[in-house]
Amino acid sequence: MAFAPGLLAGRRALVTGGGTGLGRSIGRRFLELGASLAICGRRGAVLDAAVDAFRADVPGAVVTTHPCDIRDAVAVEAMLDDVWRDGPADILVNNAAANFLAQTHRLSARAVDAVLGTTLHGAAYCTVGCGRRWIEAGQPGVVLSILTLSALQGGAFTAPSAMAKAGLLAMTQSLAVEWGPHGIRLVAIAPGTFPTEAAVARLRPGGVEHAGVPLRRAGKHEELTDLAAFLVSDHAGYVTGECVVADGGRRLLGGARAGAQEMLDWTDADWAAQRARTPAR
Ligand SMILES: CCC/C=C/C(=O)SCCNC(=O)CCNC(=O)[C@H](O)C(C)(C)COP(=O)([O-])OP(=O)([O-])OC[C@H]1O[C@@H](n2cnc3c(N)ncnc32)[C@H](O)[C@@H]1OP(=O)([O-])[O-]
Ligand SMILES: NC(=O)C1=CN([C@@H]2O[C@H](COP(=O)(O)OP(=O)(O)OC[C@H]3O[C@@H](n4cnc5c(N)ncnc54)[C@H](OP(=O)(O)O)[C@@H]3O)[C@@H](O)[C@H]2O)C=CC1
Repeated sequence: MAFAPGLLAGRRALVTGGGTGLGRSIGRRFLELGASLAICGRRGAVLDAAVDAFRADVPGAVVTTHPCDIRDAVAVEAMLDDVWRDGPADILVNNAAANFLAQTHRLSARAVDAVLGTTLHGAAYCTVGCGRRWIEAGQPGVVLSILTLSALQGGAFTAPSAMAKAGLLAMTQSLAVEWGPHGIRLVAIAPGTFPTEAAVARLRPGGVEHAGVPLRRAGKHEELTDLAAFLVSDHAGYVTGECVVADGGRRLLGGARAGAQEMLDWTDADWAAQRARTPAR
């Protein structure tokens, strides 16, 4: 999809989890299209490395970094104050998330909280904090939340993630109505598989396979980032409360997470091996 180079000129986007993976790809695309960028994540060094790469790829890129654990509501407020000090953001991308494969009946309360705390509560804190600032200032804004297919159809062996992402879909639909009169749009994307280091290491024990995908391949990052750019741009100015699925047709061909059928028959030893090979963060 070819966009005018200045599609997002004059806009400022906050991308949570913008130092790695899809968040980093979305941030880079927004910079290429003329936006300025604020990125947050827990690891300052990861954010700094992303900024170096952005500046190498996009000459003149304006990016600020804001280390923050979005599970902490007080830290999120401080992070948003910090972002706003350089001028208001007018786009929020709820991209940061936590997820791992596990048998749900074996999850500890802390394990459930680790996923819900980041994926649902963290995104809610960021959204409410941005929305309040936009409404108080009388300015419009856009919230784009990155969901997963499991928000729409459940996700065996990633139940807390599915619950959290379904909650974000409900947030998108609820606030599209409540905040519509303020000129604030909320939109979402439910991606299928877009290979990232984290998704492959955590969620694809058998590697990325395309058996369940009618288009017979994984998504390319640019296919997600161009969709994201379109949805936050004025070209989608009358779209709100919607979730766009970008999954190569997987949902319509059974849709279950890759490997879920095999996982139904995994032994305790298989689960222990999966746990051992899941990165700590
Ligand atoms: C295909 C679908 C598409 C979706 C893609 C994505 O979402 S990609 C995005 C994916 N990207 C990411 O996920 C990146 C961010 N993810 C992370 O930082 C970590 O994975 C985190 C979510 C565990 C949080 O880390 P943290 O330092 O805050 O937490 P901690 O280490 O202190 O653990 C807290 C509790 O969780 C427990 N526990 C941990 N692992 C497992 C497991 N495999 N199994 C079972 N339980 C597990 C651990 O034992 C502890 O409970 P305990 O023993 O005290 O009762
Ligand atoms: N890749 C894929 O195939 C798919 C991805 N998605 C979604 O896309 C998004 C990005 O995933 P992906 O790029 O693959 O994975 P990553 O793990 O690379 O991205 C997650 C990002 O969130 C940050 N993060 C995690 N926990 C916190 C926290 N508590 N506070 C602040 N930041 C945090 C991480 O940085 P740090 O660790 O430094 O905090 C990291 O930058 C997620 O919402 C995921 O659910 C959905 C479907 C498929």
